[in-house]
Amino acid sequence: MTTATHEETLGFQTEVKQLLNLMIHSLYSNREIFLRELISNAADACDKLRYQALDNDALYEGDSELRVEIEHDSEAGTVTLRDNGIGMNREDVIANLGTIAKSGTAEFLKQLSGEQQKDARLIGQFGVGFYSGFIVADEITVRTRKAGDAADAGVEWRSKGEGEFVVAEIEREKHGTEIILHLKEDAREFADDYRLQSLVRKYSDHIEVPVKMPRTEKATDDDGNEVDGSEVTTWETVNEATALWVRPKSEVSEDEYKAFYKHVAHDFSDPLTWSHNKVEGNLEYTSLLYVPGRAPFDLYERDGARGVKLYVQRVFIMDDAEQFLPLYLRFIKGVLDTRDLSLNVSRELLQQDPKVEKIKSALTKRALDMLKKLAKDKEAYQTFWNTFGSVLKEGPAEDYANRDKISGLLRFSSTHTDSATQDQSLADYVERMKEGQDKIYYIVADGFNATKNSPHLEIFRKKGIEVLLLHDRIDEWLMSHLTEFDGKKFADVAKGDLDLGDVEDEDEKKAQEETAKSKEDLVKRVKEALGEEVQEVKITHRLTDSPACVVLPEHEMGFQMRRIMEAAGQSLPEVKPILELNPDHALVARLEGADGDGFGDLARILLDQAIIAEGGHLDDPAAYVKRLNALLSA
Ligand SMILES: Nc1ncnc2c1ncn2[C@@H]1O[C@H](COP(=O)(O)OP(=O)(O)OP(=O)(O)O)[C@@H](O)[C@H]1O
Repeated sequence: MTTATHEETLGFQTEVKQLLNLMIHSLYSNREIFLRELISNAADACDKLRYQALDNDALYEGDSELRVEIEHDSEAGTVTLRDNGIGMNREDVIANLGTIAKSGTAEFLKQLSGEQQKDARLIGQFGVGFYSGFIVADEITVRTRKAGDAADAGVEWRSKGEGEFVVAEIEREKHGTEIILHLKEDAREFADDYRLQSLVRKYSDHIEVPVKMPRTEKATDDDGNEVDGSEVTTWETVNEATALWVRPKSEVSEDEYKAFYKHVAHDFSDPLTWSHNKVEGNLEYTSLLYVPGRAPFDLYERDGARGVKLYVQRVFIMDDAEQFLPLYLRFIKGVLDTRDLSLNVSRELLQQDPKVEKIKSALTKRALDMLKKLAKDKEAYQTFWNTFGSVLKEGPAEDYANRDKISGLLRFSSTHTDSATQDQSLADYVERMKEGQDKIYYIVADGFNATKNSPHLEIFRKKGIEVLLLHDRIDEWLMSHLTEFDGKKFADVAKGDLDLGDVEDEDEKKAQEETAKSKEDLVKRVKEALGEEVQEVKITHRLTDSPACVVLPEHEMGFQMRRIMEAAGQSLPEVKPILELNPDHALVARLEGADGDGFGDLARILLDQAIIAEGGHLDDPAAYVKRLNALLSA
């Protein structure tokens, strides 16, 4: 019997309390996952010990056969999980089983609504780990000792999951961790051999560490009767216990791939797709990459977890090895096992090893190919795009070499569908280009409606030329790194001179020139009236319904990007717009006929309206309203 000393009662961090509460209620219908989570932790602990023992064999303390054991006692209503992995000391226990160290936890908890289904989904995305034990247990006891520490450095942790836990020092002969779940009355079904075995197979077949359960047999006498007192217990391995990625593809079922994903990615839901490759030759590695079905809560956190689980010759080295994939593929999860790195590689060494760059570039190609394949399934790809599209849009800026591949994977809204759903590829666009059209036209603005209803699109709509409607925050940044696709250049319809290429014939161009000439006087007067407010005034043929619009010179930073940078506190040199007037519009005709203050006010109103239509802000909105009201009541 162990005697506990130095007992200390501590409170859970507030976040843990909230999480426990919500988890117990929202995961009720999925409670068997506790076993997967605890086995997963035990297997990770074994992996960690194996890694640390690489240069210190003594840590095994003579017991190098790593394993997880599961026992139950149906009378007492307990299930016990035991591992001979790395174990924990007092500090570890308090930090790991009393707090949630993940960044963004508080943020995450704010999103929870109290609605069971929705919260279950969110909690799944967060990964509940150890605490999931409390879905089935009303008390949990953990006994553990860190490998290499003295026997009297054992720790016991007990809690009813209600806000407090107790830690105490104990004698513990063996290193590793033992977790005893005291099952709730209505969860006693789990203290059952058959139930536990089938759950282990369902969730943990792919884990390399053997998961063992005891089997007790009695000897029988000559008549076939069991002999009392002859019980012999053997520990049988219940799971397959081979690392999944080592097995040939043809022998791994879809369900096994999915179950493995949940283990590596700490996700509850299925992945969208995966790609499993063995490479021999110059580089030698096996990779198994997954595209998750949903975004982790920390996708946009600077220090959010990303990267693959790294193994060297099947020995686990580290989680979240982010050096093997570019940032714009940070949503990819999976495993990389290679012979090309040494077993004592560290994060620092990874940064210097030229082989890492090579593997990174190979994995990047694999990941992009996997997405290309996924794109054949429109529905699945749309789910992917809606979830991770804006991350992939960082690609062309980050990865110049793969720009073409990434461009093929992008999806946009477009005037072809006039829908906010981003589901049109550049290849689709090019296929629909009009005869004589040599550019891919796009517009960028804040929000879908601002793009869709922009006056700049009027001529394009009239002529039936498709325009991509870009309304994500990152879009202008993206477009500044994309110059062409399939040999066609991109053109921002709100910048520079309008050039529709051969879509316009010579007669049209000539007529436009003549109109511009006949309005030279008007242009001069407007320029004088607006003075410094504009850098130029022009007659345009971009517009059919609106009287005026503002455009920027071709290489100027766009309005949307300016607004983002200004909001981020950057001060930018002021840029004056070019005002373009629609010669066929009644208001422009009225302007032409006006003079004096009336002329000045109307010219100003047209400019202000054009800025508003662009999604911009007026320096003096009250003055605009005053002028407009004066005009309306005249
Ligand atoms: N059997 C174990 N042996 C050693 N350490 C453990 C064991 N179980 C849990 N831990 C420690 O406790 C920490 C917290 O575990 P927990 O399962 O809550 O979260 P996690 O495994 O880090 O992530 P996730 O929530 O995604 O599962 C682990 O990171 C590990 O350091």
